[in-house]
Amino acid sequence: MSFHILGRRVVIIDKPSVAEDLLTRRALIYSDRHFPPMGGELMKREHNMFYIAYNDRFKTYRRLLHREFNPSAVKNFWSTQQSEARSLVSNICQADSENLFVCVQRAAASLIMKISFGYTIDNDNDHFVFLAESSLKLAYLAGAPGRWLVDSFPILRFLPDWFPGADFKRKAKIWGRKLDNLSIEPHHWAQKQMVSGTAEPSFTSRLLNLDDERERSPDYDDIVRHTAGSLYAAGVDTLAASMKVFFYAMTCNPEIQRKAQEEVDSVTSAERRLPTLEDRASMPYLECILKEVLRWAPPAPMGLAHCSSSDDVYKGYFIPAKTSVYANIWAMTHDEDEYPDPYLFNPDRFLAKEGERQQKDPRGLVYGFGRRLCPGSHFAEFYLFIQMATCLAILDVFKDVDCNGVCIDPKAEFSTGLTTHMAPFPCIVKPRSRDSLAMIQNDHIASC
Ligand code: HEM
Repeated sequence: MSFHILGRRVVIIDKPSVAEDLLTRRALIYSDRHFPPMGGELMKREHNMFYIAYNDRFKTYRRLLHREFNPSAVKNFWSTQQSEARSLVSNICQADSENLFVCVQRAAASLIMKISFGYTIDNDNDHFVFLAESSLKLAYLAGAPGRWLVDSFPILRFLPDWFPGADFKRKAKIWGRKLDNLSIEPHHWAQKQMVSGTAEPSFTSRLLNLDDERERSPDYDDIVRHTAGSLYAAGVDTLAASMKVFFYAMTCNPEIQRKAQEEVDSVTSAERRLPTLEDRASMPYLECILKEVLRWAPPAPMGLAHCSSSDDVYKGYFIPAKTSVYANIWAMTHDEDEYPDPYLFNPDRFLAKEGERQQKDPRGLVYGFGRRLCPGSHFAEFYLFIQMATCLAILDVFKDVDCNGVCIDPKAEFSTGLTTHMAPFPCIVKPRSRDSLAMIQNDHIASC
């Protein structure tokens, strides 16, 4: 599908094969990002991870991300991911069920702050979380499609700042500086910890200590700051969104929850211990739940638009330079031909059954395509896996009941935006038994 909107040509791809053809096989053409006048150019955000063009600086960003998040490097994060999963469950046990989503969101923020800067957040009103959330709000406001006339009529960006009606230019200048300052603070904090010898190992500290001449350009420090700064924006909402869907799916499907708990127990209960990431290979059903969570409600349903850097022709269609190309991930993961009964949450669809066609692993879709493919996918999966396993080991989730004792069927309602979040829904979350509560409490005491 192709159309013109706000002065831009937009192409939306619904088929994985077309996404592979354009975004992967022709990656040299389709790896830029759209750079809007307001949120990009006027705010001087050409170095931001989500706006940067496919250039040498971008390749350095990706090299650094790959160094930290490749399939074997992510094992360095396992112990942090495990202890954060246990903190999440411990926090859920202490909170009311209505605050389940607050705990889930905070757990994702806590982990990303720790791995990005070696920083431990305060449970309430954390300063760096506040800075990061303020940056996101400002960036969304500046980048909101259709909000700024200058995005539809880019010629307006040449108006002098003092010109009546040009207050967007003054705003852009102030906001651009503000966003820059917001990302400098945690970076400086991590540098200070390194100087004082108290830094916890993190993405920033490891890369600033890197002894690799190839990476040491004069603006290396700034490159590390931009790369680390992208992790919060890209990681927190996507991880939290998936965990919210997991809780919803467990609430609505008690038989799936029970089957998954049996699997987790079969691996851990003889040793009376909590799950670890080493257990992942022994929990194939939980792996199917992970795939189904990502398929049923992909956290970034339209991905992030790629932008073409030159004219192209595909199957007879002319695609001019500067076309925004979206992969409609949601349509791909709900394609009835590939996933029969696509709206049903059914992890069993991924179990190999004799005589039946194996359904495609949705992880080949939900992280995007080509050279802008999500660099955090392996990290994300270990995170989701250990959170789900630890929750299943310790907690039961049920439907809530109304004042007449009748079960409330929760509705699946989602926000719109780059990342879609499930709206809070009524449910009850409780420790499975006194033993399981004691296990998580003891673990918490031991880790303090
Ligand atoms: C379930 C979790 C996640 C999902 C579904 C997801 C999905 C995506 C998608 C669809 C894109 C756009 C890809 C494209 O343009 O084709 C993306 C980009 C990105 N993701 Fe993720 N993501 C997740 C978690 C994470 C995490 C945990 C991190 C970091 C720790 C991360 C870091 C990034 C970055 C830095 C980009 C921008 C890449 C670029 O522009 O080159 N993501 N992600």
